[in-house]
Amino acid sequence: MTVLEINGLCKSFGGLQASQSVTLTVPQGGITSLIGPNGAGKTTLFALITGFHTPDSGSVRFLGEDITGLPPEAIAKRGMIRTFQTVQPFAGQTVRENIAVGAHLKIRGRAEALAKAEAVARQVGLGDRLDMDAASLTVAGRKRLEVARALATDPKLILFDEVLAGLNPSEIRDVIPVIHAIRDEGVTILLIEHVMQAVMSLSDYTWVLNQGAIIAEGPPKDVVSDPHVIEAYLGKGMAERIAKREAASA
Ligand SMILES: Nc1ncnc2c1ncn2[C@@H]1O[C@H](COP(=O)(O)OP(=O)(O)OP(=O)(O)O)[C@@H](O)[C@H]1O
Repeated sequence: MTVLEINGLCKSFGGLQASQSVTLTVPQGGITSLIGPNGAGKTTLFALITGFHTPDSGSVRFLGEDITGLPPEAIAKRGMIRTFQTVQPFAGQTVRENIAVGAHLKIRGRAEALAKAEAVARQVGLGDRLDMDAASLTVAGRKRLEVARALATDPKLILFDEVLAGLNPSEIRDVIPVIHAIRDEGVTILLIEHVMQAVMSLSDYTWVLNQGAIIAEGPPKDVVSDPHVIEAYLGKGMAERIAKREAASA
C-alpha cells in the first residue's frame, strides 16, 4: 500500500524553481530516503508535503486523501509529522514537558499527555533526562528530543530532516537502532540524509533530488553508483574522471 503520493509538485521562490514537478511515492512500512546535494530542494519538499509551504501546483495524497494545501496541524492530526534540522527546545520547560507538547496534538488531559511523553522519552533513550531543562540537552540529546516530540503525536508517517546531522560517528551508531525500532513498530519513515553510510544501512529505497527535480530512484546501493547522481554531487568533470578510472580498471 502507498502511504504518500506526490504528483507534479512545483514551488518557486522568486525566479528559483526549488521544486520542479516532483513525483514520488512512499510505500507503507519501511524506510525511504531522500538525498541530493546542498540546495537540491529536499527541505522545501518536506515543507510542501507537510503544509509549511503551499505548492504552486501539484498534489499531495496521504493515505489516499488529498491533503494539498492543508495547514501543518491538520496534516499532523491525520498522522504525518516532520522534524526539523535545527531543534529548538521550548526553553524553561523540562524534557517531559517539551515532549508533551507533541502529545497534546491528540491528547487533551495534561496528566495523560505527560504520561505519553514519559513513555516516548524512554523509547528514544531520554528516560533518564525527563526532568532536565530541555535547553541544557546536548546536540545529540536535542535530536532525540525532536524524535520524541514527533513520536508523541502517534504518527503513521514521520519525515526526518537530517536527524543525524551534527552527531559524531558513535552518536550516529546509537541513534540508528532507535530509528529501526520506530520502523519495527509499524511507523513509515521518509528521511533526508547526507551521511551515505546511514542512507545505505537505514533505507530500503532512495529518491534523489537535484536542482528541484528527481534525477534517480532505486535501492540505495544502486543509486549511489548511478552516474547522474555522482555527477550531481561531484560535478561533470570529476564524474567523468571516476567513470574513466573505473573503465580502465575493469
Ligand atoms: N523560503 C525561501 N525563500 C527563498 N528561497 C528559498 C526558500 N527556501 C529554500 N529556498 C531555496 O530553495 C533551494 C532549495 O533549498 P532547500 O533548503 O530545500 O535545499 P536542501 O536540499 O534541503 O539543502 P540542504 O541539504 O543544504 O539542507 C535553495 O536554493 C534555497 O536557497
